[in-house]
Amino acid sequence: MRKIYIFDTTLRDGEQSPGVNLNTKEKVEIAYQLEKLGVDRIEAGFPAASPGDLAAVNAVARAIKNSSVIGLARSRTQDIDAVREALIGAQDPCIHLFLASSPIHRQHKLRMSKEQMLEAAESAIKYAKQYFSKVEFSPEDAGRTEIDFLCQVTEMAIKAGATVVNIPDTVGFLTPYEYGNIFKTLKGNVNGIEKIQLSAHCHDDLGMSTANALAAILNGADQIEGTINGIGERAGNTSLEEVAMALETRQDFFQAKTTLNLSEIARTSRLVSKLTGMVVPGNKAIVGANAFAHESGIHQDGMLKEKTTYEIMSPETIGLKDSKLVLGKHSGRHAFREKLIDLGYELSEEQVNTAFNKFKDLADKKKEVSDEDIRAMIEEKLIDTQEVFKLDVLRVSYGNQFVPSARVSIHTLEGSVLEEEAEGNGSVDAIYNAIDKATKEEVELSDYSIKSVSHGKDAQGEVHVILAQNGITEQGRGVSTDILEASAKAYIDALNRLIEKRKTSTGRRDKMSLI
Ligand SMILES: CC(=O)SCCNC(=O)CCNC(=O)[C@H](O)C(C)(C)COP(=O)(O)OP(=O)(O)OC[C@H]1O[C@@H](n2cnc3c(N)ncnc32)[C@H](O)[C@@H]1OP(=O)(O)O
Ligand SMILES: CC(C)C(=O)C(=O)O
Ligand SMILES: [Mg+2]
Repeated sequence: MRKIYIFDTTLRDGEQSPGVNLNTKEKVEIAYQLEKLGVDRIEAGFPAASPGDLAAVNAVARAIKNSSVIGLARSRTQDIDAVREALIGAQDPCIHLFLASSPIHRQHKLRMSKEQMLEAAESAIKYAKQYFSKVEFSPEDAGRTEIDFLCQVTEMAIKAGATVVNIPDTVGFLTPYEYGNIFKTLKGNVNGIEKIQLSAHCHDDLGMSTANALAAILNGADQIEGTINGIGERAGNTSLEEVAMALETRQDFFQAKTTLNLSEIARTSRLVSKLTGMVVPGNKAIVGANAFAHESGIHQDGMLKEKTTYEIMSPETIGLKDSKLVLGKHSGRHAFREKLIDLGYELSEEQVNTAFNKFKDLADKKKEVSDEDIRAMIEEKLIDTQEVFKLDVLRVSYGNQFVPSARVSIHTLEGSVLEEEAEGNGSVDAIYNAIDKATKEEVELSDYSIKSVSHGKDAQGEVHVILAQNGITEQGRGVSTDILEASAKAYIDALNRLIEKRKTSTGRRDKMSLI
């Protein structure tokens, strides 16, 4: 199987992302992780950019033993000298020179003719070659360069001593078909092309950077340049984890592979995100939080029966523990039952169905239903109490300039409906006064506490109350996404328990069921 070399430029092109600035310590920490990941080449920075970057590249050069360390330079002697200084102490140093070759860049930016561009690049490569055995040359904006001139530039670079010629689609302009064809043309037309490695460097301006890199591989590229999480200038660079996993997953098609330690991908992604401050979108391929998460019932059912129904690669390959089945409003019974088993509940089919209906009601109110939500929902009815009273409707009126009032409608076991309205010192007090009026139970609220069951603004609130009546006390519990409803439910739950306790001499129940 053909090996594809991985050239990581997270610390150079990745650092060119607006807002990202890595200090020496951070660059070395990322470089160590890239070495663990097994990248062949690490472009550590642009030493001529600043004394700080020169020092950072030098620190990386001295720290890294198993990957080649590279510094970027314009085709100017002072930049090359800066890379020479920065790579002192490197085990396997390499310089990366560039000079734009496209008509737009030649005319407007460099103000050079084709001949001047060729001459400047040639003399820079020859100068660098005196100090480095490994020289990579990039005709910047190769993607928009006349193809015959690109062949000429590549041949010049090979003759001058370049060991790698990189073909950057600097502005992410090309389609995979066009980019692949450039490699095919260079392979077929440039003298000495077999002596060097051809490299692909793509940008994601049109969202085609990974597809372009793969097209280059299909047409003979030996090396792929890119960054972790696809960070980089503007829309970013090719995501190396995407290329690596595409080759791994579709070896049958590409007949090529990297030598990366794939199980380090997730860890590397997290570190780069943490130190650059660039958050990985949830739906990002391979490393996004949802890349191995399944929310809909039909998919979850398939996953439970056979993971390959909905996963083309396993999360373990990139160093994650497992796929996630996220419970939400699209989930079905199979996944819900599995979650109950995971959480340690053994329920009958009828109980699962009742719980599932409640879960769907909750899922309509919440984006994601957490384990804590499910526990709270199941355990809300842990003890099988006869529901003498059941809350039907609750309406609360509150304004900071007004006395709060509440209206409740309660169903009784006998089938009647009790409706009452009351005011109170606060909304909860008004609710409890209305319940007292409706049920005609005289109780004392001896404790009230509330806590959040899960996280986020839509978290469920769990209310605990203790009610006392003629020396008997009972507790009640209510859970809802609305804390006033949770308060009402907890109070009525405690009332039902009190009534049941009154009926028995011991006051103890021995019948337990989950819902
Ligand atoms: C596609 C890429 O990602 S290329 C890499 C981009 N990365 C960076 O630019 C980050 C680091 N850059 C820097 O810190 C600064 O731009 C420096 C230190 C390199 C240069 O700064 P300055 O000397 O102030 O020049 P400035 O950046 O304003 O302009 C760039 C100059 O380099 C020239 N230039 C651009 N590319 C090259 C090149 N590959 N080889 C030679 N000269 C070049 C430009 O034509 C311009 O020259 P001019 O001053 O004669 O007009
Ligand atoms: C320096 C070069 C290779 C570059 O980053 C680009 O052209 O995108
Ligand atoms: Mg680039």
